[in-house]
Amino acid sequence: MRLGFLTFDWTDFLDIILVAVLLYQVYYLVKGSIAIRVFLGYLFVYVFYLIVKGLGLELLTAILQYFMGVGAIALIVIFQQEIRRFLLIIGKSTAFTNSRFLNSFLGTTAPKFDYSNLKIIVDAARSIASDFNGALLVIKKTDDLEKYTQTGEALDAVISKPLLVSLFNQYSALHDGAVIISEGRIAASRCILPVADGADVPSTIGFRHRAAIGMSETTDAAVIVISEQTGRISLAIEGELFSNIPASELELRLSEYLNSNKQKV
Ligand SMILES: Nc1ncnc2c1ncn2[C@@H]1O[C@H](COP(=O)(O)OP(=O)(O)OP(=O)(O)O)[C@@H](O)[C@H]1O
Repeated sequence: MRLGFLTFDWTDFLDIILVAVLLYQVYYLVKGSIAIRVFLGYLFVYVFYLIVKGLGLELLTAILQYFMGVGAIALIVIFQQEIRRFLLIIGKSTAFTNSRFLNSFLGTTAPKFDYSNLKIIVDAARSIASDFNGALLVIKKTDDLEKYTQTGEALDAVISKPLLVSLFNQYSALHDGAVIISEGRIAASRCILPVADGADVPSTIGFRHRAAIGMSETTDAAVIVISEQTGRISLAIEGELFSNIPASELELRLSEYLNSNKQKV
């Protein structure tokens, strides 16, 4: 197909659509953050470089080319969080990685979560909330949580309501940070979780809740967060915080999520 002096075929259309989708995804990831200015600045220099190159100004082209090369490395450093999120989205959303066959091949199929343990955890959450003690409870799905477990005190204890309640008692030496539950055991307490700092996180949200969102963004774990101030129970799953949910609903949501193989973006 001819369009003025340009010739187009279907691969050019595909190329334009894919570039548009890519640019939109990059824009979506950086919008609202300081990174958008860097992104636009780099885009501006790139367009300028193309014009200079088209005009045949060789010296300026060479300087800009060098600048773009160094700039690309600087961009990777500046955008490391965004790049990570972008790759995670791709990795989690492709039908390929959601396929049952591949999951079982990679060993990432969610093992069935013991229902009695879930009941104990939800019961404990209810009790902690009614005492107005703050809590962060991470429940492993398939992703390895060892890195986070190592930041706290190793426990490797049987899941029990009295233990969970006393761990989050404000007078307990282990009440700070998060408890991680992995493979049907309380793996550790006082663990430090990654904090969500994206522009989409409301500024009114405190650090406990940010840590819950951050952990659920970084891994596929489910995170129960209990507010010390309000006694409200919330649940963070895959970067989304479901606030103030009743204990009965908590149990249902957890069991649905932990026993499903589907990974939502
Ligand atoms: N990155 C983190 N990893 C683990 N625990 C954290 C992290 N950040 C904060 N916390 C926990 O959250 C507590 C502070 O909570 P903060 O009051 O800032 O948050 P909040 O979301 O407003 O919660 P609350 O409603 O309970 O006050 C800390 O004492 C600590 O136990």
